[in-house]
Amino acid sequence: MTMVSVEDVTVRRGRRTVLDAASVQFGAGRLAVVIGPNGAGKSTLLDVAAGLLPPGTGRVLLDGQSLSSLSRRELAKRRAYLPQSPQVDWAISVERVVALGLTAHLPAFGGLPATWRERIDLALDRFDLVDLRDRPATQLSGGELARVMLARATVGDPALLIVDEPTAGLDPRHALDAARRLRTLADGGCAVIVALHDLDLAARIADDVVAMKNGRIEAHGLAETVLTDPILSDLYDIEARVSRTADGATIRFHA
Ligand SMILES: Nc1ncnc2c1ncn2[C@@H]1O[C@H](COP(=O)(O)OP(=O)(O)OP(=O)(O)O)[C@@H](O)[C@H]1O
Repeated sequence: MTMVSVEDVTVRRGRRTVLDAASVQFGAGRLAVVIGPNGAGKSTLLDVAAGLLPPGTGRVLLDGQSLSSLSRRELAKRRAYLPQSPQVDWAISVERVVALGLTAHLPAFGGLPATWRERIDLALDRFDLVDLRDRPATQLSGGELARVMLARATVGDPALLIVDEPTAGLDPRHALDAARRLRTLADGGCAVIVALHDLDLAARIADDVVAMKNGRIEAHGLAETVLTDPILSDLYDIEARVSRTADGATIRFHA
C-alpha cells in the first residue's frame, strides 16, 4: 500500500518556484532517499510530505486521505518529522526530550504509563544514549544531540518517518548506526523518507532514490536505476562515477 502520495505539487516562495509539479509516491516498508544539490528543493519536498508546508497547487495524501484533512494530533501520531539542525531551546534532560516524541500518544493528563517508560528506555538504548539520559540536552555535542533527536522521532514507532540530513555532524560509527536504524524501521513496515548528501550511505540503505534539481524531480525509482553515472553527473554538474560494491556503491566525483 502506498503511504504517501505527492501529486503534482507546486510550491512558490515569493516569485520563485521552489517545488515544480512534483509527483512521487513513498511506500510503507520502503526507505526513500532524496538527493540533489544545495537548494534543489529536498527540504521543501520533505516539508510538504510531512504536512508542514501546504502545497500551492496539487495535493498530498497519506493512505488515501488528504494531509490537510487530518487533525494535528492524528498526523503527529502517524508521522514523525526530524528537521535539519534541530535545536533545544532550554535545559531539559535527554530522557525528557526523547519522551516528547510520545506526546501525541499519551493521555492529556496523568502520569506516564509504564509501557511508555519501556519505550523510552529502548529508544535511549538504540541510539547509544543510556549514559546521557540525565544530561541537559543543551550541553550535548552536535552529534549527540542529533542522536537524541533521532531517538525522539522514532520512540513513538511512527508509520511515516521523515528525516532531513540525519547524519550531518555524526562520526562514522554513529552515522552508519543511525542509517542502519532507519533501515531497520523501514524493514519493520515504516515508510522512511530521508534527505541525504552522503551518496555512499544512500546507496547502502535506500530502496528508492528521488533525485531533485531546481525544484524538479529529475529522476526517481529503485536506487540502482537512479544512482548511475549519467543521472548523477547531470544532477550535480560534475562527472560522477559509480562503482558497485557488495553492500551498495561508492560514488566519486571528478572535476
Ligand atoms: N523560507 C524561504 N523563503 C524563501 N525561499 C526559501 C525559503 N526556504 C527555502 N527557500 C528556497 O527554496 C529553495 C529550495 O530550498 P530547500 O531548503 O528545499 O533546498 P535543499 O535541497 O533542501 O537544500 P540543502 O541541500 O542546501 O539543504 C532554495 O532556493 C531556497 O533558497
